[in-house]
Amino acid sequence: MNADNAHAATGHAQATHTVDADSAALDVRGLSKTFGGLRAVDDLSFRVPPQSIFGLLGPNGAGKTTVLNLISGLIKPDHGSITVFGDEIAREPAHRVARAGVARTYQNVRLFPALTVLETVMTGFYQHRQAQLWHSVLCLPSERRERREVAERARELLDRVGVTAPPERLAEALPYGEQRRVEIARALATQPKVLMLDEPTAGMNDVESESLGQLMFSLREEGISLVLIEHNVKLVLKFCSDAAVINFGELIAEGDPRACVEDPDVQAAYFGKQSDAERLNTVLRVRGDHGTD
Ligand SMILES: Nc1ncnc2c1ncn2[C@@H]1O[C@H](COP(=O)(O)OP(=O)(O)OP(=O)(O)O)[C@@H](O)[C@H]1O
Repeated sequence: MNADNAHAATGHAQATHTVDADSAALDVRGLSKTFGGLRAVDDLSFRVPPQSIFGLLGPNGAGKTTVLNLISGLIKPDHGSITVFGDEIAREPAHRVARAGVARTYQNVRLFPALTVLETVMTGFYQHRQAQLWHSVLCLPSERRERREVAERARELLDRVGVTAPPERLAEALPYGEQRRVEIARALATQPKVLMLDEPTAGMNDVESESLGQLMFSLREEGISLVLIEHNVKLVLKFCSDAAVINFGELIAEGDPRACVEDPDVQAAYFGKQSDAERLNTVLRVRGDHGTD
């Protein structure tokens, strides 16, 4: 990743969004969502401090992705409030939530078929633009110039997130880990105040995961608040400043990430699921490892 491009790539974001340091980046209060008879999210409250890297943890099926879907406006809550730097977004459609400064990636990568890597990231820059359709149709010089500039910024973002594939390749043809980085670049192109990453290191090796962690650090330095769903507990302990753990849609711990992982209720939630044996072992290893490598 090219740190020199950091401010060039997202500097515009800082110019267009004013971040109020006193408000929570995200404040979730009394959030509930049922699917049929299943309470996927149950009276959930947590606060993501500004400029934090916030880990949202919990065993399989705990409700983490549902929380992200509720925040990003993909589904509507039954009850509760969600504010972004003080602005209520709980019942807003996804495009308004995006306009409020919330961007995300998906557990199962969602890229447009038939778009190249570069075009995929460029769509992020165009997301909030009031399209002047006739400019595009007539292919006016101003339109061509803007397109060149957006392409240049998209290349900078790709460089920054560590995509090495040629920008002209179809994004869907890339290896999975690389697709995840393209998706992050597209999310950054929307110039977010809050960036939510759903299992971003799935399909990445240790070196790539570490590199992603360093990227999160540098984004936080620029004022972006991050919410991270991540099963790699070691990564959470190294890179997250704050955490919340949910189980059956309810909050069971919140605060310092290490204290959360060592909390007896959290241990019980992970221990209680045979299918989470692998994750449990990771937790146990971390308990014996008080370093931060
Ligand atoms: N659209 C839906 N319809 C019905 N049930 C759903 C829907 N989405 C999620 N669920 C259920 O809600 C619960 C929470 O699911 P969710 O995907 O949010 O958990 P998760 O913590 O993200 O799990 P994982 O770590 O395995 O991704 C699960 O029981 C799931 O089956």
